[in-house]
Order: sequence, then structure tokens, then C-alpha cells
Amino acid sequence: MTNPWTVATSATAVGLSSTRFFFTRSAILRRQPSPCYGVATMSATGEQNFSSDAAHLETIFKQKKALRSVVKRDLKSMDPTLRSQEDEAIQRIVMEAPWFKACKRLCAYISCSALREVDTTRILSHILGSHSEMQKKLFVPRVEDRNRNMRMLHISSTNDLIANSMDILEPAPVDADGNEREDVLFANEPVDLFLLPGLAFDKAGRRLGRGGGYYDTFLSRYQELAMERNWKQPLKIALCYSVQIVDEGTIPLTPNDILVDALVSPSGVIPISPAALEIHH
Ligand SMILES: Nc1nc2c(c(=O)[nH]1)N(C=O)[C@@H](CNc1ccc(C(=O)N[C@@H](CCC(=O)O)C(=O)O)cc1)CN2
Ligand SMILES: Nc1ncnc2c1ncn2[C@@H]1O[C@H](COP(=O)(O)OP(=O)(O)OP(=O)(O)O)[C@@H](O)[C@H]1O
Repeated sequence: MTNPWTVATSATAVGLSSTRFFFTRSAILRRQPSPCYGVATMSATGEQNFSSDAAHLETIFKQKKALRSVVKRDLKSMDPTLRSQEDEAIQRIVMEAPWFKACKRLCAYISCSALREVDTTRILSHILGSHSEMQKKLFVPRVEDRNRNMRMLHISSTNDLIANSMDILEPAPVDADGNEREDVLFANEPVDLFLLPGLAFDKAGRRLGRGGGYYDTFLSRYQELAMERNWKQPLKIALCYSVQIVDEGTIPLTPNDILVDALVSPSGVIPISPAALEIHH
């Protein structure tokens, strides 16, 4: 198994895969695991040069785009009954997991059914509905611009949400009392957990997003902050339908791609990173 957790860090891994483009599911899913990773070298100015360079990155972005279309098509043709069964199973697995029960602060996405995302409604109502001392603090995404800027803002009720231009629910920057919402990048305490959306995933932790770069940029900022503050790194857990798990080597990596620690599919938790293996008994 090619496991990027052991062969490269997410900050330096570059998948060097085929330079040909494929546009059918079978051909895309037949691609062999990336044989090696780009070798980073230092220029005289100290900048990192990946042996891949711009042309190679462009190839990778085309491969990502082709894979996105294939997975989107599969999601659209998914049987609605199967989909809702998988939604139930995934959410139940999350809510019963010890890492979910123990988490005190988390960032989660607000699922959009038009995008065929794994439903998070029950998880979010469970979090917002509990009024005990044990209530978890919830932060959800708000897109600020088209330049990969996304914030994670605190909400305490789903009434705090309004649809954005992409038709995804998100919080206004200010709450009903006129107070600025807490931004996770300025919070005094760490988050324990990220529940992540995406289009395709593999069992080595690779994640293919929708192409905006919002999550990779945000996760990189948050992880840097946690490192500066000596906080434990949060667990990054992606929720995925069975059809979204693809063979290793199918998802090409670029230097900015952040690997996830574990997947939750309808068949259970798939721990990937050492941190996830440690907490998964
Ligand atoms: N529920 C949810 N919230 C989220 C994200 C997400 O993926 N899911 N995001 C994660 O980044 C950010 C928003 N980014 C998004 C990026 C693209 C699209 C979207 O509708 N894409 C279309 C294709 C658009 C096009 O390229 O023509 C699609 O995927 O079909 C939506 C949200 C923040 N909030
Ligand atoms: N940390 C980052 N810093 C700068 N640019 C970034 C970063 N992360 C991603 N990008 C850029 O964002 C764009 C989209 O990247 P990519 O196609 O990998 O997005 P994605 O993984 O599908 O999206 P997301 O991260 O929102 O799930 C690319 O141009 C990529 O180089």
C-alpha cells in the first residue's frame, strides 16, 4: 500500500502520475498508484522548486477535474433510498464514536443536498440540541471571497444560518444580538475535530474537494496555528458514501493537499493516520 503518511508529509507530497488524461470512470479508476513523489529542491533564493513544475501541476488539476465529473455523475445516479440509508449509517457511526463523544469543540460542514453531500443534519441537531454542561462548541464554514478565504464561525442554533450565493447555509458574521461571531482562528482554545466534506477519498487519506481550495487553505492555516500554540492537532475526519471511496493512486496530490486522518463510510470508521489508529480501538 502506498501510504503518504509514511512516505511524505502532506506539505511536500506531489503525486507524479500519468500525464495522460482520462475521462471515463473505469479508465480513471484503473490508474495505478502514483509511483513516486515530486522531489523538492531548494533554489538559491530559498524557494522550493518541485520537479513537477507548472506543466505537471496543470496535468494534475486536469486529472482532478476529470475525477470530479465522474464522482459527481455517480453521486447523481445514486439510488435515493441507498443514499438515505448511508446518510443514517454514517451519522450514527459518527455520533457513537468515542472521538466524537469526547470532543469539546469541532468544525463541521452544513451539508447541501443539491451537492449530494453526506448529510450532517442529525449530527448538527444533536450538537445544538444538547443543553448540558457537555455541549460541544460548533464552528461552521463561511466563505469570504473567491480567493480561497473561508472562516469557521461559532453558531449556537441553525436559526443563525442563511443561504449564500452557492446555496449553502452559512452564518452571518454577526449574531442576532449584533455581536461578532467567534472565529476559530482567533479562539483561545483548540478544536479537537474537523468533519470534512469532499468528492472522493482513498484509504491512504487523500481527499478530493470541489476545487475551490477552501478547505486545504483553511486546514493549513489552522494546523500552523495549533503548532505555534503547542496545541494538539485536531482529527480530520471525512464523511463519505461508499461510492466516493476510490482506489489508491486515483486521486493525484498537489503540494497543498492535506491528508485526512480517517474516513467514516457506511461500513464504519477507516482509521488512516497514526493519530487515528491510536484512538480507534
Ligand atoms: N457544505 C459545504 N460547505 C462548504 C463547502 C463544501 O464543500 N460543502 N466548501 C468547500 O470548499 C466551501 C464552499 N465551497 C464550495 C465550492 C464549490 C461549490 C460548488 O457548488 N461547486 C459546484 C461546481 C461549480 C463549478 O465549478 O462550476 C459543484 O461542485 O458541483 C460549493 C461550495 C465552504 N462551505
Ligand atoms: N494552502 C494553500 N495555499 C495556497 N493555495 C492553495 C492552498 N490549498 C489549495 N490551494 C489552491 O487552491 C486551488 C484548488 O486546489 P484543489 O483543486 O486541490 O482544491 P480541492 O482540494 O478540490 O478544494 P478544497 O480544499 O476546498 O476541498 C489550487 O489552485 C490550489 O493550488
